[in-house]
Amino acid sequence: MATGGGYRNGVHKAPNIRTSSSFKSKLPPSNVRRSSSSASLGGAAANSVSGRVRVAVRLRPKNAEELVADADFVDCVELQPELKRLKLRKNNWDSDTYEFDEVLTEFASQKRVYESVAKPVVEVYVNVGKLITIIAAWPALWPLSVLDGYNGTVMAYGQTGTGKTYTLGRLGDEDTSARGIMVRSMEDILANISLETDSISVSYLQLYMENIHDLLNPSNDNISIVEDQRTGDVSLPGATIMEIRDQQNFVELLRVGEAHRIAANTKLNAESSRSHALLMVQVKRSVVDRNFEFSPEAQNHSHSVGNLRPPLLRKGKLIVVDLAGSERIHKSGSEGHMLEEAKSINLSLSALGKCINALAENSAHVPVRDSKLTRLLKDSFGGTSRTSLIVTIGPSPRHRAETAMKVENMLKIKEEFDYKNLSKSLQMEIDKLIAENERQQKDYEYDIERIRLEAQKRVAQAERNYVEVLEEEKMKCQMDYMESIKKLEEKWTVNQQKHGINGEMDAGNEEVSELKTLLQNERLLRKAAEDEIQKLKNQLLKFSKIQLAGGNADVFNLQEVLEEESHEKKKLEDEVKVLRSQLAQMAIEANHTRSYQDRGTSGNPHLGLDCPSPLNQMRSRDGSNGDRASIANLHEQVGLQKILSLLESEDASVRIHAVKVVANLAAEEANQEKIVEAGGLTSLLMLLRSYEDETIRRIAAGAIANLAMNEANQELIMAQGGISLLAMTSTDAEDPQTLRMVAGAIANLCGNDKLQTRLRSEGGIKALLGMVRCRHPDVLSQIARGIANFAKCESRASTQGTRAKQSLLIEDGALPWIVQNANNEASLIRRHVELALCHLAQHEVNAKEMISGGALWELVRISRDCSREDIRTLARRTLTSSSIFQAEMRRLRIEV
Ligand SMILES: Nc1ncnc2c1ncn2[C@@H]1O[C@H](COP(=O)(O)OP(=O)(O)OP(=O)(O)O)[C@@H](O)[C@H]1O
Repeated sequence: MATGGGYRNGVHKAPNIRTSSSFKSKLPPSNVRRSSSSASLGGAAANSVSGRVRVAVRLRPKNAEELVADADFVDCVELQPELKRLKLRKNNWDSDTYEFDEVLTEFASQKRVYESVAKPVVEVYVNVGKLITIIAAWPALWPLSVLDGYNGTVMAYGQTGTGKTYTLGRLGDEDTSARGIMVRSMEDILANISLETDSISVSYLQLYMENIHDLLNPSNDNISIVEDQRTGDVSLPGATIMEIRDQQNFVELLRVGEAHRIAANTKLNAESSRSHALLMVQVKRSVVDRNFEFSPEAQNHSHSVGNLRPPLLRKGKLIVVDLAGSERIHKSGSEGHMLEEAKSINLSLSALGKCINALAENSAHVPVRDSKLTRLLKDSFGGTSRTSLIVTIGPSPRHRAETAMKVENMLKIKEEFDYKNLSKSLQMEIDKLIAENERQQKDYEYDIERIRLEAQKRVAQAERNYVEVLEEEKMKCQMDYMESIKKLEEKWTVNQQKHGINGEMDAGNEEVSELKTLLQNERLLRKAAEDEIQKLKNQLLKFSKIQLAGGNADVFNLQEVLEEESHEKKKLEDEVKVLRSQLAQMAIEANHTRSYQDRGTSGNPHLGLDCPSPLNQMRSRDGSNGDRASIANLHEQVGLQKILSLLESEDASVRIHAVKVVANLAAEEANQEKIVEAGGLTSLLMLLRSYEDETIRRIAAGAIANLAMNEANQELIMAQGGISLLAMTSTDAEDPQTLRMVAGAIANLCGNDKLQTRLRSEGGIKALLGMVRCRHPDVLSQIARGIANFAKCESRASTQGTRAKQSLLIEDGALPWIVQNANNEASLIRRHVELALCHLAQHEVNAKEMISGGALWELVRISRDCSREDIRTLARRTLTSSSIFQAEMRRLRIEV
């Protein structure tokens, strides 16, 4: 504030003492004395504090010419740095005294100039949370620096040749201590940010005659200014913006800009001091909220993956302005271009003054549009921005008037900055701060939304990855499992060929260790997946904490997603358990192979012609030694349901192995009920129906045959159309082993008293008889067993009086085959057929047919020659008890 007169509206009332600190304006009037020659400022000098506007004065040393030319003159400039005063001698008895925030003598180093003029604008840190306390306590200490995300301006103003460029733009190529404010500012910025997360960009412009020229690209010579209505930010879309990567890179830009400035001024026939040069430095910083930064939560937080805490984006702008001088506007004789140029400079400087004035008075209208300079600086002075002004002066008494004018102009600007009404301005600043906070809040909300969406995307992606990885792993395990079983089978076959080769043992061991590795891999994968889930949970939890405060429903959506995801994880873990069981089964199989090797292939307890289960024979051929304990183990570990589900696998090899496992299980009486309950019978019948594959049908039929040993299952097989399916298979199949299984299954059904009629009506007997086309003794043996079973049931029914009619076997044409094979050389076939004949013969109603079919001769032979005494006796008793046979034998003169 001016203490000795006003500078309002650009009117200079020539005060002879000016104070330049806003705080001095608060001093009681008694502390401020006006003097025509020496100013007494009382305690004011001690109050050199850094306010929002600092004004410094710098005296250039005399150059060689001045040393000579001014040798006879008394110095017109007197500096009192300790009192922060500048005295300009008017004449021998009078001088004006001005007070500044900083008085820099001709001996002040560039470093000192930077630290007192520019550094407070560039680099002051503060904890934002304490801002309000600071405002209340000491408004002038507002720490709104560029690195804290605020805008700031450093302006140099002075007569041509007084050292503005030296102060601002020296590059310090030869002598680093000579580096000016621009270079040092950038050094400070670069030292305080990280180019990984932050960015710096630079534009360099010249404003001449209300035209903006791009000093980084001279072809851009009419750049327009754009203001963001919402944020108030000023930008120059047409200007070149260069990203700064390092100091070297920046110095190069300055060099290029300076060269273009000289060239442009030559072209425009202007002196450099007749144009304003502006260097704009944009700093964008990602900063973590410090309250968060030191929280335990943040301490544990990993920055690499999914930092859900939204970084605050702080944008600060530093503008370094080399202001044009206005010395000529007061001189008479300016005309033409010079006059226009002078007017233009005057316009921009007075517009700057007016704007500052309006801001000071909290006026609704701030006339920034009056000049391009004020439009450019709009978001960088006043309000929350810091401003530093440096007035450069020369020592020459010849330029005293110009110097005085410059100093006063600058102090006027300064005073306008330092608001007259402190409470009013404070209120205004608070309003601005609130607006700024609101703006930041909006940006913050926008960032939160963006990050929330990002997090959602990441969660979804992680879920997909998780499912994919597990699915892949599951498939891989299944394939490996099947592959291993195949290998085991191959080894088994090889081993069968080379009984007792010890090398197999080692292979078995290798297999087990391979399986262990697989299992280990699977565990690691599962662990990784669990970690990923846990991580996502943590992230979502943190995120939901942020969002909960705002009651954002999306958080709940995310929680739902998380729950679903956990559910999915549980399912996948169950899958993993199954896979692990399968791996365990592989280990069992490997052990199993080894133990088989240990025992050698000396014998199989389940092989034997008397064994009623055709599957037991099949198992020896299919590579299992009948170690039922291991199968039972598999059943327990893998789960029957899982095994049955593999029957429907798309992969044929999976189906084959699954059906083998089921068939092995079905060979155990203890498992049969469980298999049927779990739907295994239906699945096996399905396999007969749907698959052309001979192996599958063979094994499925074998399993059905085993299940058909149980009476309750026999009814179920019938109820589910099993006879038709078996009959169909018997017609299609060529492989004797398949036919053996089918015949075995039907043979078992033939032994059920209750199913006789239905079995016959659904083609069971015809199917049996059809299979005689295959002359394989194993098949014939099962056919004979079936016929014997059937005949036995019929004979039982006739004995009980529930059947009076002729045998269905005879009706279906079985008799000729029976007679033909009654003396088959294979003892097992022979024995079944002999029994069948005896049973048929027991029912009188069959006798005639049997006699005409030649069965009587066979019965007689059996009664005489059969190696088994019980059958011999049965045949004899049958023949003697039948009156028809007796009559025929008498006719034929046969005796038994
Ligand atoms: N503090 C200083 N110490 C030593 N030499 C200086 C100092 N200030 C300026 N000079 C020298 O004075 C001369 C003029 O300085 P400079 O070009 O920086 O002035 P200017 O105000 O930018 O002039 P113009 O407005 O014409 O561009 C230069 O030779 C410069 O090296």
